[in-house]
Amino acid sequence: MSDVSGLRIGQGMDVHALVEGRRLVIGGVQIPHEKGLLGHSDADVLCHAVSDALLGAVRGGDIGSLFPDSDPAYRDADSVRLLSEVGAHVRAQGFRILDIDAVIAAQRPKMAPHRQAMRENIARALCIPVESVGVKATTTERLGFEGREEGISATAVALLCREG
Ligand SMILES: Nc1ccn([C@@H]2O[C@H](COP(=O)(O)O)[C@@H](O)[C@H]2O)c(=O)n1
Ligand SMILES: C[C@@]1(CO)OP(=O)(O)OP(=O)(O)OC[C@H]1O
Repeated sequence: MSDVSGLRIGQGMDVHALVEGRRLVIGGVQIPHEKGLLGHSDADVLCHAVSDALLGAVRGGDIGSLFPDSDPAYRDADSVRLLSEVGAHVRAQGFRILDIDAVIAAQRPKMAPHRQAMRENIARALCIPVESVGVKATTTERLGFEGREEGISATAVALLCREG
C-alpha cells in the first residue's frame, strides 16, 4: 500500500464454499444456480473482497473485525448493506473512494450477464459512479477449488484519497 499525496490502495480477497441448499448471491445479485455460497452472512464473496480492499486502504482491519461471524446480528446479513457501512466508515475516516476493480474466479455459473447489475449495486452502496467500479470474471480452467466447483473466490483492489 502507498500514501503518496494522500493516495491509498487496498487489496481484498475472499473465498466461500459452494454447497447445496444455499442462495448464490454475488455483488448483491441472486444468481440462479444449483448451489450457493456457505457463510455466516449471505456469503457474498465479491462484496466481502471489496469491503476488505477498502478497509485495507484505511488500515481499518478487515470485515471480520467490523462484523464478527460470532455475532447473530450478521446471520444471513445482506453484504451490500455491510459494504455500504464500510463505505460510510472509510468516509468518516476522511477518505474518498476513487476506484474499485475486482475479479471473481468461478468455473460456473456465468457471471457476465450479471456484471453490470453487480457494478451498479456496489457503486450505489459506496455512493460512487458506476464507471468507478470494475467487475470481471474468470474460470480457472477447471484447476483448483474454483475449477472443481467446490467454491468461488474474489479479489479486489481499491484506490482512495484523503479528503481536503
Ligand atoms: N464464471 C465465469 C467465468 C468466466 N466468465 C466470462 O468468460 C470469459 C472467459 O473465461 P476464461 O476463464 O475462459 O478466460 C471471461 O473473460 C468472462 O467474461 C463469466 O462470465 N463467468
Ligand atoms: C461477513 C461475515 C459477517 O459476520 O460473515 P461470513 O459470511 O462468514 O463471511 P467472511 O468472508 O468469512 O467474513 C466474516 C464476517 O464479517
